[in-house]
Amino acid sequence: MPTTPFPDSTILGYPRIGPRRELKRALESYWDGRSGLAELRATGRRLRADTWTDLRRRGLAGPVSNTFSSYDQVLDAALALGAVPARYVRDTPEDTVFAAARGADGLPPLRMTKWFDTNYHYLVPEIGPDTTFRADPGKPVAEVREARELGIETRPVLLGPVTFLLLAEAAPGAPDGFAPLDRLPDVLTAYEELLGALADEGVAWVQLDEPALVADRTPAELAATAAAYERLGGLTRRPALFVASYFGGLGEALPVLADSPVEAIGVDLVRGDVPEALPGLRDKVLVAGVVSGRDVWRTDPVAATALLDRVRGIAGQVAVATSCSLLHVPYDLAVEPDLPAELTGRLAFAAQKVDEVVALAAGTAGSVPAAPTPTRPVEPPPVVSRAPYAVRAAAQAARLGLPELPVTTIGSFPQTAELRTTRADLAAGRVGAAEYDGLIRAEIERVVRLQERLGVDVLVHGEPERNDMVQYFAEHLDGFAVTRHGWVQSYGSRCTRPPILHGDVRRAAPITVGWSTYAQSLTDRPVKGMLTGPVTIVAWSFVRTDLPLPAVVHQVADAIRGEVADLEAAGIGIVQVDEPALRELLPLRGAERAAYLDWAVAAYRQATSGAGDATQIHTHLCYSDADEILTAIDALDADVTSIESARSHGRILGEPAVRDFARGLGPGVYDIHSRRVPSTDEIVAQLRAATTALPTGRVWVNPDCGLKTRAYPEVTAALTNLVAAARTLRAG
Ligand code: MET
Ligand SMILES: [Zn+2]
Repeated sequence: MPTTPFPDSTILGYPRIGPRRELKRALESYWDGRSGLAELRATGRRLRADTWTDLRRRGLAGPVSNTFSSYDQVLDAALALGAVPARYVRDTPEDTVFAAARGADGLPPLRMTKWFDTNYHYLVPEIGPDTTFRADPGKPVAEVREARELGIETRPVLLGPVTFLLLAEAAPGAPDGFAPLDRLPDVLTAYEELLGALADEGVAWVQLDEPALVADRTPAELAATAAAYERLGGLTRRPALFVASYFGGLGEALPVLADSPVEAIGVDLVRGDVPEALPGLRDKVLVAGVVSGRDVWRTDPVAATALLDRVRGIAGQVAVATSCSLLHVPYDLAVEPDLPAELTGRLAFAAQKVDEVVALAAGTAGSVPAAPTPTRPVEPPPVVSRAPYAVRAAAQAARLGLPELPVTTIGSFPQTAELRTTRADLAAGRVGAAEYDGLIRAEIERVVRLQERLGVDVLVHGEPERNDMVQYFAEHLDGFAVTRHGWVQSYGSRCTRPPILHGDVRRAAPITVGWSTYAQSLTDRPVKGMLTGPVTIVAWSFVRTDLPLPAVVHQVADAIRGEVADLEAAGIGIVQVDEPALRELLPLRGAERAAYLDWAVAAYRQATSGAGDATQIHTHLCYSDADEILTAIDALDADVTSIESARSHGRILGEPAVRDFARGLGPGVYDIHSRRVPSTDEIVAQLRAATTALPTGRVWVNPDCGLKTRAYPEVTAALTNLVAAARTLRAG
């Protein structure tokens, strides 16, 4: 085993989509057949080389490799273990990855879900009792060699065996009671081969990512972790092992790793506590994550140095690192000339965070300007309640006069190429504000007329003015800044540009009222006002960390409350406040969940509880797994809730908590993630299941989510069938 010391400054990973989203463009061009594999590979090679040379130029002692991915690092791990289901395997690794990630030849893709509590999505590996594992070290070895050609020695990063299996789901047809973790011994054989191949390559250190260890783990899972690292540590032909944890504290998993033969342990000191002193840590390297990989703020050097001093006493050596991969932050602040100087001084993107790690290791970190003192109240007011649901329901029924099983949509209608061009033209000054306004109004009219023609009961204006449901509000509220190039990978080639919430949040003027009242002026049917909820706005932004999240979210909730009041005053009878990110922020540790749900629910109620009895408040959640938080959804006290259900095949309707759900519920009956148009019969069957679980009078008919990613022909066909299905059931 080599004894190369661990570098004193390192990062756990780096963005890979490209500073100008070069990888996105290369991928989409390859998928569309506009370019070949050679071009795609050349783009990847260039991006990796640029990253490594930049890290060297910044003076980082421990650069990493195998953090590049042409789609997703979890899928890459399945490929390196030879465990991608055979139905997806193609001639090249890239085509195998794309088939599994995007589907191919009529095959649906692997399931995709959120990576811990981030907005990144990974592909869920399928592991069964018969899955074969065959190590394929091709990609990590190739990246190590590529960096060496530049004279740069890297530490390859692999997803660790325990996290890989805990994130996997049982393959279809696996017997009841089978868990992917049952396959640990076989997976470890493949890891042994991977480690052997890296040792043969002369690799000194390898990083094994085990973020699953920061969530609650059963004794059996902890025992499996101990066994795994006992076995890998016992190998004679292997690099030194660095097990990285992140997104929280290790808790009970810390002594397990401390007692194992691994040489280095990574701890997240931004989100987790300083680990307890353990005898096993004395001869290990502690890789101290003191520079946050989850936000865009500069690190306070005084606090970080104090943390480093505290951990120095408990470990043999301490290295300075980021708290997790920098995948979750934008590339470089230096390309953002439009941000206010006062704000720029407080920010750090990936490149600046590397500089911070280097400076902290060298003891040369400078000082950071303080965040502004809030000028608005940050103390959330006590939770106020609306009148009891029964009272509201009666007032709303009298006002709205809706039929049984009302049909509605979730808000957005297809974002056509013309709409995107119109917005780009406005930004570039090619169309003026008045012309833009006219074009958006024409689109709203088209969407309203279409819904009337199809027989939809509660209409929407279609959200044509919004690029993104969070960014649109951020652009119209004080206290937020938006970046030019601050893209963060969400999945595959998809990126988002999270706004930065940096000051007091304030709504200077109504934001949506003009569009909603215009839509309402065109029709006698009710038009729903459409707002993004406070929890989702903070979840999908980079928010200030000098104040507690409940204080920050309260200011946002107050702004949304003002907008609800203005919509109401303008005569809008139904207002939907979307909270698709409610589930995403749920803490990884069970013990912290109740407190989170308390403030999240309070923020939602602050935003919506000013509405009068006759104003119907809707909410919308998607991304499945709503069953885990149904009680909290009930506590939101919205009159009507729409949830994703079609994509998860109505699983939610089988939940006992659904029966206790005391308000209107619209389990989605059209999976908008697919091009498929559900037939009327299929929708009728789904609605029958819903009216069995719930009183018919409380069931709504709607798609799983907004329609903005779909095309008009599919949407028109699907909504026609939704209306037909509702009418069939109404007729008895
Ligand atoms: C991700 S949830 C989206 C809700 C939004 N109102 C839409 O329809 O697009
Ligand atoms: Zn949605």
